[in-house]
Amino acid sequence: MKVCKFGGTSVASAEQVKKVAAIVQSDEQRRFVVVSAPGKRDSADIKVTDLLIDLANAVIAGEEIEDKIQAVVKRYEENAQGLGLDREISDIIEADLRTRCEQAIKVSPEYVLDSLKASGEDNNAKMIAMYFNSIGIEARYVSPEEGLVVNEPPARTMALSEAYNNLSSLKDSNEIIVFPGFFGYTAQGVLRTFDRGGSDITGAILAAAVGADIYENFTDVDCVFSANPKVVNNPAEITEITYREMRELSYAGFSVFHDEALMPVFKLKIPVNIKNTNNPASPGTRIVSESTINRRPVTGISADAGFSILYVSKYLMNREIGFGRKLLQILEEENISYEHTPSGLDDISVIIRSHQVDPEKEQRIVKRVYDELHADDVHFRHGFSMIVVVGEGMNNNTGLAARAATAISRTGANIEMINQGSSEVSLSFGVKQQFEDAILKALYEEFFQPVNV
Ligand SMILES: Nc1ncnc2c1ncn2[C@@H]1O[C@H](COP(=O)(O)OP(=O)(O)O)[C@@H](O)[C@H]1O
Ligand SMILES: N[C@@H](CC(=O)OP(=O)(O)O)C(=O)O
Repeated sequence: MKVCKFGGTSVASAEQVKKVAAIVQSDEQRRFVVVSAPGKRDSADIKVTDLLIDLANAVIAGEEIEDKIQAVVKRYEENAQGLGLDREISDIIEADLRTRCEQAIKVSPEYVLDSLKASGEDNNAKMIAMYFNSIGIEARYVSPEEGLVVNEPPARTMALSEAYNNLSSLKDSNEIIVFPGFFGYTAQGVLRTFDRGGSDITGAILAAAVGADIYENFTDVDCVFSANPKVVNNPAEITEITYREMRELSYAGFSVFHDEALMPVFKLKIPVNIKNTNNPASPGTRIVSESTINRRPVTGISADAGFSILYVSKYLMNREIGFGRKLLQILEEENISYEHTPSGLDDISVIIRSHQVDPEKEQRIVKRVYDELHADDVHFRHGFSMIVVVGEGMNNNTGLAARAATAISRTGANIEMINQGSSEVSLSFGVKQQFEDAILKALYEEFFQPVNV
């Protein structure tokens, strides 16, 4: 039994949805289809999710929304027409959007965003189920309301354990289940969306709930590449990668698969297969618990921008019991999660995602650290990227850190932070954002195209 998730690019147009249907029809094990909202048809296009966010912001600001509603409806209308569906479906979608705009604003601005964002996948799943039935694939749309229970705000949106129990009965369905990605409902029945790219998470939850043999994640590339193909020319293909490696790489920039989507399948050791909707015959990349093939020490190199550093120094910090805890507690009270905490004897840096702070919050944190921890120097620095070198083979390979640092130095960039996780499956470097691409290329050359090999 296979659960298949089709990303935004795979359902962006009628032509793409027809490919999805052919993929489902070609293998009777493909019983579950999780879909995203229509994505980009070409590089200049706008994802439906982004059109919906734009619409939601206009609703919240009390601005004119007519053009924005029409922009969304047009995307579905074109797809419905190309799939030979009755025009009525786009009228239903338009009515649904108007209802969401009117009702959600009575609840809260956050709910307007959640409700409209979720409509992208919800309406698409309904339309795709309708199309499947029109061509003889017996299919049924299932709403996440039927069991995908997530936690209450302000906690991060995560599926609760009962979600798996609730959804497990779907495995007995005789029809193909078409399930919208990207959102669930709290126990109180309130809709909540996942992070961007979160339809991957829905697919993983469903795969775990029904005990799938494999979770197929269909996208627009043949496989996961060892570096972002938009930056590195023709990067090496990864045929097999472990959950741990993929987790590290998706954390920082491998946008092809959401890092949170590994958790549900990892626990049950359900393999993930990343495949291309435009080339389904290609074997793709398998994400597995244990690697079965011998590979080079480095499997992939990723890079992600948008990090800030909170720098704190205090003479004799190393002797002060509880200093680190108190510092992290201040961040916890400000609702900030941290990524790394490299430290010296008298100083510590806390690396965070920049979107979590604004100037006001920043000032408050700096003041609190001075007042409560009596630090000598406290300041934020912004505009950093994290570069992560990942490979299961790294822990018994000497000199890798030196090679990476030398390659980075060739770009003229200063390394602001180095962190090697205790599992030794990854090595992270904090660098100024403007060097990100050059460093990625330099590291790729170092580990994948060594001159003397
Ligand atoms: N290392 C990588 N390997 C493959 N694709 C990558 C990598 N890093 C970034 N990407 C990008 O991820 C994209 C696929 O993810 P996404 O845009 O979320 O697709 P989907 O619409 O299928 O969800 C690819 O088109 C590619 O540009
Ligand atoms: N549509 C949502 C969720 C998602 O997973 O999309 P995609 O499969 O296109 O990455 C987004 O754009 O974030």
